[in-house]
Amino acid sequence: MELLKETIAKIDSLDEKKMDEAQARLDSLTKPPGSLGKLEEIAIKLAGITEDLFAKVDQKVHVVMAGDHGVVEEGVSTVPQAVTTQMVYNFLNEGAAVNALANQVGAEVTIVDIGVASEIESEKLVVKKVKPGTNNLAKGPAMTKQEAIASIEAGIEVVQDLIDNGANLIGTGEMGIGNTTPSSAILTIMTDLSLDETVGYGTGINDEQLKKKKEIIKEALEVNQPQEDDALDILAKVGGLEIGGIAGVMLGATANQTPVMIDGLISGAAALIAQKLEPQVTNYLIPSHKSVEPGHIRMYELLGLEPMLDMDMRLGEGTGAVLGMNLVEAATRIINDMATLEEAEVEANKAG
Ligand SMILES: O=C(O)c1ccc[n+]([C@@H]2O[C@H](COP(=O)([O-])O)[C@@H](O)[C@H]2O)c1
Ligand SMILES: Cc1cc2nc[nH]c2cc1C
Repeated sequence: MELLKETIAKIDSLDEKKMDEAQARLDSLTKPPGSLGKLEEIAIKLAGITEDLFAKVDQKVHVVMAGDHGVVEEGVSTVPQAVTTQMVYNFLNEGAAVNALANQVGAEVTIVDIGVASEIESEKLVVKKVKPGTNNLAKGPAMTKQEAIASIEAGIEVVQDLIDNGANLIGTGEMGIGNTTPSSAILTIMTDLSLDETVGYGTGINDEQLKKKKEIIKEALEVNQPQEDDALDILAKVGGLEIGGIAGVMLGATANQTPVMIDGLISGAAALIAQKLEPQVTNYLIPSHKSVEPGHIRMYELLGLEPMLDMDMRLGEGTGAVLGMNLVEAATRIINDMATLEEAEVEANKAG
């Protein structure tokens, strides 16, 4: 608990002065004020986060947190639990969608085993296993409060190491068969939304399975009685070791004044947990895409953020987050590379 407390204590508000300076610089560039829309908003936000008007995102690192879910035994997913392990090997062999998209934007990929059910042997894997999968949340708590804290602290340690090695933009992603169930459960607990609004098809279940998935979440809430104002209680009761891990990455990045990308439904659920632990965290989060999952846009509303992209994606892994890194880099290029109106005038006068 100490590391979590220390991390939260380090979190500060954005640098408003630097944001005003960024606004003034953007308004002085060779374009009508505000004409680059959300790119300008990102540039201003980056200045506030990093306290640097000319922030760069030239060391992008994407973190994929992998974990398994006891609730899979209820038939809430299309594929068996073993697919989590298979995909971890695929990430390590650079064959997954997130590897392809991360390569395109020049991001390194770090794979973390925070709770995969099997033992995976690889020098490339960061092993922070809290336990080999959560318990079935429909039958009782997914994990203990200590395990929930350990998952968050593992995420804090992972991101601290990356930032100490120079990372200046962090992506968040995950792999965990069954993990849309805890993610939708977290959103349901934190809102008055109906299960029709919070629960979706995940990997592609049919209508009958969707009905079952909603019943399982309803059962989980009745059995566990999570305290809606207590993020650690919510995380422990309905779980997601990778959700805790990502929340830790978000808190740790925030404490280090480093921007961090949100991905889809699961990363969104982690952001809600992090926000409940420390509301300032949302200032450091950069939205990416809107997932097909119905609950995702509701999460953005709770976070006070708007997705930049709507690509009909629902893969996870952080594919939306790495895609969004392209736009963050674009924002830094605007503020770093464009000429001011004054500079352009001088050049024009010289020429003729
Ligand atoms: O990111 C999303 O919005 C998203 C939406 C649907 C599915 N996923 C991915 O699919 C897996 C979870 O789906 P499910 O049906 O097993 O709960 C998990 O590995 C996620 O990465 C991810
Ligand atoms: C193949 C496959 C890849 C994934 N990546 C994230 N979730 C996934 C689920 C499946 C089934």
